[in-house]
Amino acid sequence: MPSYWGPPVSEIQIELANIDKHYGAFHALKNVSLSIEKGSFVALVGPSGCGKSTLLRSLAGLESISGGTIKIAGEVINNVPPRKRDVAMVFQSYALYPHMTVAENLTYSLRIKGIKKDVARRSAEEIATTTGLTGLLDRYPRELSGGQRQRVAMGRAIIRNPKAFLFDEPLSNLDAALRVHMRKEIRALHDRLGATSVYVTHDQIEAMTMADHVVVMRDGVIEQQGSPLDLYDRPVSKFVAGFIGSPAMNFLPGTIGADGMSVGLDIEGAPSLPLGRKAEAGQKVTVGLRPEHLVAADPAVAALRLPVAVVESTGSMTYLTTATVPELTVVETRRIDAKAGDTIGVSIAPGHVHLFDAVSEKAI
Ligand SMILES: Nc1ncnc2c1ncn2[C@@H]1O[C@H](COP(=O)(O)OP(=O)(O)OP(=O)(O)O)[C@@H](O)[C@H]1O
Repeated sequence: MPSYWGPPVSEIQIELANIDKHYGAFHALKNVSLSIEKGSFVALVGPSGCGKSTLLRSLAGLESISGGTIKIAGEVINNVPPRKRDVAMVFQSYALYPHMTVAENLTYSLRIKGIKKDVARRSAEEIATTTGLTGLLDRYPRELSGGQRQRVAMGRAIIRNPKAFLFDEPLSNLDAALRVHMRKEIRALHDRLGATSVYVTHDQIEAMTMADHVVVMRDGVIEQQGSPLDLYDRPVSKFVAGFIGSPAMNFLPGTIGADGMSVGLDIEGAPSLPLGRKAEAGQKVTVGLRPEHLVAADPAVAALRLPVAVVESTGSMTYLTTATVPELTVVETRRIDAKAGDTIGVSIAPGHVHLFDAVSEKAI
């Protein structure tokens, strides 16, 4: 229904409700519920084995579910076979037919529907323009680069005009530079087509840079979902805090001070950090500090003086790893004249202290 006041009312394109999946005795998806808005780009991310591919494959119909309901465009599709679900999968392996040309690969789905050859060819030409494959229509997959093959796989999905695009780690086979390029290309295509996309990746940078909405999975459940920066700034648990962000957040043991307004790091000589809010006095916590919130400073005035174990410079950034237990990572955009064995001063940016309960690991 159109909204005449305020922002447009969002429309749910995909709805997963209470999805359970058992592989024999193994419980791979545990009561997972997720709503995906029409036109959004949603990334499912998490470590190996968390269930993200199982969730995507359940949506595509490639995996049967043990319980729950899947709706696409308002229709329950639990018992609809994969080819009738009107979703298009794009795989890491491209899954192109090697004996068919690019044009034949692109138009396969049209030709099995009986669409005439010249009409199909015109569609292939249009898709080639959209996906940057112009001039390559008569080549075979073996005559293409990895990036071009991935574009054919994308084109083959686009030509079907599906209700949703489902991506399963589509860029894993490409080298680092091409991956960075292709993620922009996929996102731009998504925007141009006004598509709804669900994208599985184990790479949190890919998820953060491509998606509007990131779903972090762990052991078959959704640990947290939200916008990329929401997850980065307000992780609900130590797990999400450690998973999102590169280099990863530093974790240190600490204890909330007697006033409840500060936290002491359980490190000799370390100062108390002001919290700017009240916590439970004496509570044992894990303190989370992002590497960019640790700032190299003059050792005479810095909060911490730490021995350096490793210095890595990329030109634009310097990564310092300390010789402490646990080790800390400091990221500097300034050029730093430090080498292994030196002692550096480190200040902690105020207002950027994350706290997690030491036992439950939930954010405080
Ligand atoms: N056919 C199967 N039979 C038994 N267990 C399975 C089967 N497929 C997947 N699993 C198990 O279910 C869990 C989730 O698998 P899934 O492939 O969804 O993980 P994932 O998060 O996509 O991991 P990865 O990034 O490694 O692909 C894993 O522990 C896996 O071993």
